[in-house]
Amino acid sequence: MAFPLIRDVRAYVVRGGGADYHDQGDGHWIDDHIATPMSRYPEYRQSRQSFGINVLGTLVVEIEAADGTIGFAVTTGGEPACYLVEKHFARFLIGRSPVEVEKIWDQMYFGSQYYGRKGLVVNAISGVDLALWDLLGKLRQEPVYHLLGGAVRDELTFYATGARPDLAKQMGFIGGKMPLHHGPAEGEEGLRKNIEELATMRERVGEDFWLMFDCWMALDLNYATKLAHKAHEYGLKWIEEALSPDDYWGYAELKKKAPTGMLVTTGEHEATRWGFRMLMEMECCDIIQPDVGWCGGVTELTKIANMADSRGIMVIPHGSSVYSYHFVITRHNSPFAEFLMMAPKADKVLPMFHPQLLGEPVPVNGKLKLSDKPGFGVELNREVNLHRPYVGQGK
Ligand SMILES: C[C@H](O)[C@H](O)[C@@H](O)[C@@H](O)C(=O)O
Ligand SMILES: [Mg+2]
Repeated sequence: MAFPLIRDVRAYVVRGGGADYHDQGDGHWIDDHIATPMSRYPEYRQSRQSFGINVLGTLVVEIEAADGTIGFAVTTGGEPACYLVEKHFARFLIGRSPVEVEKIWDQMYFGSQYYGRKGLVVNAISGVDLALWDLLGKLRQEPVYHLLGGAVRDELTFYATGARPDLAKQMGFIGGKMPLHHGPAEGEEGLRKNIEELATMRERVGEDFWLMFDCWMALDLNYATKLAHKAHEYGLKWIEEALSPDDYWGYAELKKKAPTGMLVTTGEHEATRWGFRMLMEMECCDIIQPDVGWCGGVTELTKIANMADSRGIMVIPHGSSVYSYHFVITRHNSPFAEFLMMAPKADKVLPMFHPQLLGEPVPVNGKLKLSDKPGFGVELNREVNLHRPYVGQGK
């Protein structure tokens, strides 16, 4: 089957809403005194926006084939990622067949390796890769999960990330992951407050509901070990991203020191097969949590997940809405998915990538059946302010 060649690649930046790394209004739970690596500076402790978590904005990539079919994807990276896509990566796509997913990924990664390998550059590569899969699905008139091997179960099951696991339980989720509010700089008092929050939640949700702590890279090994042991008493299911993503040695220690039965999870800020290989070979964690919009896209996530599968490590991708769902539904070692509660008070289910996506599916009663719509099954909302700062044509 011959496919129309790629004739254009466009990269836009959008401000506000989903995918824009927590560019939310005042008082949103996701920006309210969350422990971060910057919490050691009192002036950056109350809000993540104060140190610039939302500085980049959303990246939207569109890839257009010669017959006018457009694939698109949304991730983080904003204007700097637009530059990379338009001025560097577009040259590896224009005039090429959209079926060359593997070769295009390889050329984007190795063509930028001298300045890339992780972070923003791989966010941009991920955006292009996801847009390419969306285009392929639209050209073939099939959902991406068909192209990835087909569903291994009828529906997705979700846990919720947010400040109110008690409400998440009422909404039908299987567990609730709470943000940790106090880091090591807030001393014993902060540690006590963290444990009190967990104890209160445990009381509200009862014994069997999963409770987890998301530590967003804020801790050191000593604090994380203490927290894990104190939290064990309240049945904490997992301790997530306790340390810096570069501290593989710390994670390996934490995994050894964590109480029996408590899982150590990490990976949302890790990238590529090489980064995840390190996490796995160094026995850093029990669950890896790649974000498909940050780790290299679905092409790379497949490689990461195959490695994890052979080692019996679960892959529970971080957030990222439909881009994760189409992957999770195809994998036995991804038995459930994350849903990030974007309502300011975490009291209702809202689409994660609002307002950029139209038709974004959300869980009902903690479950979701994926539709058979082509690509990732969503449309780009053209009413949002799509700003195209660079027009590169791959040159
Ligand atoms: C709530 C957390 O601090 C992060 O904002 C969230 O993106 C994350 O780490 C997660 O696992 O969902
Ligand atoms: Mg996390």
